[in-house]
Amino acid sequence: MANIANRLEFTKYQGLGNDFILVDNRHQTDPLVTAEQAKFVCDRNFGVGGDGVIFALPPEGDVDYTMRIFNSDGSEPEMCGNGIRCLARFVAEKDNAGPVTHRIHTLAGLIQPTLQEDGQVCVDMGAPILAAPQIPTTLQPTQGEAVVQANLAVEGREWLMTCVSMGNPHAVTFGTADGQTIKVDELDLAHIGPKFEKNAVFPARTNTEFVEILNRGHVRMHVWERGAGATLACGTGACATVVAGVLEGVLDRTCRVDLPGGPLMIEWREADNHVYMTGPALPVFTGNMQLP
Ligand SMILES: N[C@@H](CCC[C@H](N)C(=O)O)C(=O)O
Repeated sequence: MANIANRLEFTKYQGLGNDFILVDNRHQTDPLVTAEQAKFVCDRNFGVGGDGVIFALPPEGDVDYTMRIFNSDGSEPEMCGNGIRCLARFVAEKDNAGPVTHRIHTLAGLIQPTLQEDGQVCVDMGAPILAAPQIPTTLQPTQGEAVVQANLAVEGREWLMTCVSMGNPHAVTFGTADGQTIKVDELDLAHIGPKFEKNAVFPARTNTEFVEILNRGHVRMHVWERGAGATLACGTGACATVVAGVLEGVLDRTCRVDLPGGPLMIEWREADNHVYMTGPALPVFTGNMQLP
């Protein structure tokens, strides 16, 4: 419960350093924080500090509850992989529930995290969307409806982009058309990231994953997120990376993705076409803050 005299009660969580302010909003359908206020709450100097604000809202349809999220720039994405692991633990702890599967409605449809005995959270992230108009991107499809290794000119280089939606849009690159592979430590993300995020070929902007392959089952990935910039991890981005790697024929369906904040295990299961993500979600502190 929250918002006595405009004070917001929250718990801060992080999943591999991707950090969120979580709000138990299950008593009313309107989020207790507006998009404009979310920018202030996420500010690392003037607010709590975080990559986004996430709400547990009343259920819509045959689910346990609904998730909504604002990025730190106030925009509203459809899904957040690290965030939904944090949300499942947050709600389970509020309700004193044990290991259990949650059915959560999101703007990307039904997402189902399972709290495991070992403390990790395994999330059924649903099926990836590959058709260009639904991602959305205006890059021309190269494999059926899918955009796989399409050329995109950014900063004088032709990057090979594979586009995947996990409910939210992702553009994944393993290298450039002249055969240069990505070395994640050499990237100037703050400089090149926005040039992908706001590129005209991505009408809803995009998250961008830069991926260095260690072997077919292990990669390093750095991300520039739509609406949040460089973050320490991106769950939907790790899922999109493995889907893109399989489509390009360079990764196995089960793959470890090392992010700056730590590893995620990803499986794109052939049996049901769903992507499964396993990783941690940890509380940092509980507090309350004055909303502007
Ligand atoms: N960090 C998240 C993704 C959050 C949303 C993203 N910035 C967007 O706008 O699509 C994750 O872990 O998936």
